[in-house]
Order: sequence, then C-alpha cells, then structure tokens
Amino acid sequence: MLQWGQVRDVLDFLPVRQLLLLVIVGVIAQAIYDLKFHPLAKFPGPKIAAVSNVWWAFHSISGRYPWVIEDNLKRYGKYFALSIFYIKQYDPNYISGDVIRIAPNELVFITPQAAKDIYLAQQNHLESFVQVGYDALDTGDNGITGEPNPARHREIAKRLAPAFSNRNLIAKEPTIQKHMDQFIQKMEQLQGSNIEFRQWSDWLALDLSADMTYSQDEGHVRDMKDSDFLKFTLRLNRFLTLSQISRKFNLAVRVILTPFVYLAIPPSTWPSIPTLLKKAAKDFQQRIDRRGNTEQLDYVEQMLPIDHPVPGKKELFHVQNVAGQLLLASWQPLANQFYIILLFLLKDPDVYANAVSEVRIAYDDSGEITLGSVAGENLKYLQACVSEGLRLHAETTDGLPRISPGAIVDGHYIPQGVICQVSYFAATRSPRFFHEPLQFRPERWLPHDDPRFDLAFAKDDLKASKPFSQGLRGCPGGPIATAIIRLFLARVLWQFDIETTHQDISFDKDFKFMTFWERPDFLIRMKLVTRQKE
Ligand code: HEM
Repeated sequence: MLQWGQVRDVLDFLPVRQLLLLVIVGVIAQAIYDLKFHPLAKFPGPKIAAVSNVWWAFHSISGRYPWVIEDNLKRYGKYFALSIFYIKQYDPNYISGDVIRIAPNELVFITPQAAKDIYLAQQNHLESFVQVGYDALDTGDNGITGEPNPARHREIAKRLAPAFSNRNLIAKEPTIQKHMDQFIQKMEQLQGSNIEFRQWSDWLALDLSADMTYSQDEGHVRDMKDSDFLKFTLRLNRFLTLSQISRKFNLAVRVILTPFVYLAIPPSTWPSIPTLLKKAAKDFQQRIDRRGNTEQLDYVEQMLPIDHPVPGKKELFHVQNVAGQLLLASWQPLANQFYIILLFLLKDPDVYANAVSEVRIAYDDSGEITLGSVAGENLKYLQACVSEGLRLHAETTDGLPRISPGAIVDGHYIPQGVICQVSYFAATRSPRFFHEPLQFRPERWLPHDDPRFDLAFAKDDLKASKPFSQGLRGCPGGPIATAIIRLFLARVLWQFDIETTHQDISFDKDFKFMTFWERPDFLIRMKLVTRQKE
C-alpha cells in the first residue's frame, strides 16, 4: 500500500509541485476564460457545463439526457447579451429558453427556426453544418449514418436513394405482410395469455428489418426467442454511449478513459463478440452469393445490383457497414413505435375506442389492409395516432450534433467550430408549440374540418414535430417507417381486442435513453375479435 509519507516525498520533489501548481492554475484560467471570455460565454446554462464536458458526459450516461436538456431549457430563460455578461429576462409569458450551453463548446436550441438554420443549411448541395462523425467501433468506415465528410455522404446517400423509393416500398410489401401475418398468427395462438410486448416489438421489428435489408428471415417471431445478435446488441448500450462520450475529450483524457469504455461491455458478452462479428461477415457473404436470387428488392440488392460486378474488399466492407446501419436504423425505431403506440392507446380508453372503430369500419377483410390502403382518407384517426406516437417518442434524442461553419442560428451568430444541436424532444413536449404537450392527443393531427378535431389544438405548431429530422441527413426511411407502423396498428386493431395490466408504465419515469432506448416490460393480452359471417 502506498503510504502518505511516500506521497508527500513525491509532492516535495520540486518539479512535481511546480507541475501540479501549473495544472491547477491552467484549469482555473481555462474556467475563467470559458465563463467570461469564450465566444459562448453569453449563452445561459449550468456553470459547470460551461467549464467542463463532465456535466454533459454525466447526463449522457445517466439515461436521463433528453429530460435533463428539456429541464435546463425551461430553467434558463431567454437572455440579453450585455457585453460579456448576460441577465435573464423575467418575462411573465416566458415558457422556456431558446438556447442553452451544455458544454464549453456546445449549444442546444429548441425552436423550429433553429432546426431549419442547422439542418437545412447547404452550399452546392452539401450540408454546411457538418455532422460530428460517429464510428463507435473504430472500424475505419463510417457507413452512411456516421459519415462526416459532406461530399462522401452525398455520394453514398445518392446511391442509396432508390432503396427508399415508392417502387421499392411496393416491392417490399409481400415481405412486410409475411412478417405481419406471422405475428398475427402467433398472437392468435397466444390469445388470452399475458404477452410481454417489449420483446415482441423487438422480434417483429428486427425480423422485418433484417428481411428488408438482407432478405434473411431471422426467425425471432417464429421461434419466439432472442437471437444472440438481439441479446448482445442491446447489452452494448452503455459501451456505445461511453465510446461516443470519450470522443468529446482531448487525446490524453481519451487514453485514460478507453479501458473504462471497454469495461462497460458486460463480461458475459465478451466471448460472443468474435462469434457475432464472424456471423455478420458470413451472413453478408452468403447474401452476396445469393445476388439476383432473392424474392424481393432488398437494400443490399439496391447497393450491389446483379448487373454490376462485385466490388473489391474495401468497398464490400463499406456496403456491409451501410447494411448493418440500415438494419439498426430500421429495427430500433420501429420496435419503439410498435411499443409506444400500443402503450399510449391502452392508457386512454376513448382514444383506443376511436382508433378501433375507425379501423373496423374501414375494412371488411384483413386482406384489404395494405401499405397503400392505410394511407387512405378513411383512416385519418389511425394516421393521427401514428403521428402522435412519433411526436411523443422521439428517436434520436442525443440531439443530432453538427459543427457550425460560422453562421446565424435562430438570430444568434454562432462561431465556426461550435457544436450545435436541436432538442426535438424538448420542442415536441413544449407548451410553446403544442396544447397539452405531454398528453397523447391524436385529435391535434386531424384536418380542422374533421368532426373529431378539437379546437383546443388549433394553434398547435405541428411542424415543430420532426420525428425524421430534415435536410440532407434527414431520415430517408421516414415514408417506409410510417407506412409500416400504420399497417401494424391497423392489422392488430382489426384482428384483436387488446388490454393491459400495465397501465401504470410512465414514459417519463420508466424509460431511459443512451444510444438505444431502454424500455420496461409491458404485459398485454390479445383477444381475437369474433365477426359474424354474412
Ligand atoms: C419510426 C421510424 C424511424 C424514425 C423515427 C427515424 C428517425 C431518424 C432520424 C431522426 C434520423 C436523422 C439522423 C441525423 O440527422 O443524424 C434518421 C436517419 C436515418 N434513418 Fe431513420 N428513422 C426511422 C426509421 C428508419 C427506417 C425504417 C430506415 C430504413 C432502413 C431508416 C434509415 C435511416 C438512415 C439510413 C439514416 C441516416 C441518414 C443519413 O445520415 O443520411 N430509418 N432516422
């Protein structure tokens, strides 16, 4: 054991003391600069956040990040910039602030104008606010979702664009319906018994996503159990979050943090990682070998059409990465939406009854429920339920950070290099933009001449809800995702009466967000609707 005497001897050694003193003086000087002289010094926010990334890092790993940002946007009001000081504007009509500083070099905005200024800004068809970049596993390839180079991103996005066309969606319908059929059949078999829907939402969404991506049936719904991929990926939540956090610190701190980042991978998962990586590579190779022999136009077919030669190793690895990202980008949000929409519906008997009655009037036979028909004029309430689920359960609540090129955002000049993001989560839950913002009220999305529309929502700013973000990096899967969620809801409500014993689950208390959402168990019971034959 190290004795205090030994520590004192080291400290008594002159260069060590001088070095320590230098570090302390340096930290204090940096803090004074950050608080008083930094270009962001005039922006409000917690003082600790202005002088260190630790505040941001702590909340990012707590699972409460979106709520903490929302609280702080409420707490720190609009401000006047007065030289290097700011004062809060105590406005009696004040509801929440427009911008806060959450790290020495980072701001969060809330208004739709800020979102436009950041995410729609472009020059020569390339984004001006560049994405910060994200390659958690340091594979050396950013795929599409983590590609920070605007020109390279545009090239990849252009190549992928046809995969999200209407033609492609229609081509995928038999695959999507096949998985919905399988799910409905299982629910029929299990009717009357308690079903833990969190895992079913993952099973259905992952089966759908894997098939749409690689034409591979992962069989979760069929076998009613987690695959290793599903089990282990969800366990990497903390690791992936820490990996992202460590990037915000300088190299010296990163080197110290790296072992802790890897320690966040649960030991039970370690032995499986090489097997999973091998399986991913093998599955991808098998998919390449099946080129031209798939039943549907999946995303891989789109990226590597049969009339093109198989590219070299580097490009193949890139395509594999993009395919993996498409799988994740599709699976997680779909699973969350299947879950959240049933949760909100079952919490409110009137909303549930309205949705059920609309669907059962619209269709005489389940075979009529298609991706096209769920967009029909006679299903406005169902569509409103989906829009409301997407509003209340935002997907990418880490704020979609971008680097300012030196530009005006929401009326403020933001110097080059400052990281900016928008909290869509706080915006969609703010009374500035929505009446009864925390309530699930599909009525707000109905056309104003619909008899079910409620005038209380007439002033809602529906454009403040941007579940798929916007601009060159906005979600290309938005239309496909919306169609699938509507289809899921229509098919389930047409076929079953649903009830839950878990009405007390609270989105605000029981959910956590890191890289993925963590959701509590959700027990439901489905009962087949009996229809009289004519
Ligand atoms: C409820 C469903 C979904 C939601 C709420 C959602 C939301 C989002 C959001 C907010 C972004 C923007 C990220 C950013 O700006 O950095 C995004 C990106 C993306 N999403 Fe989705 N998404 C959903 C479903 C899907 C589906 C089904 C796919 C299809 C595979 C998909 C593919 C992608 C891709 C490829 C990107 C990256 C775009 C880029 O960087 O250019 N998403 N998604």
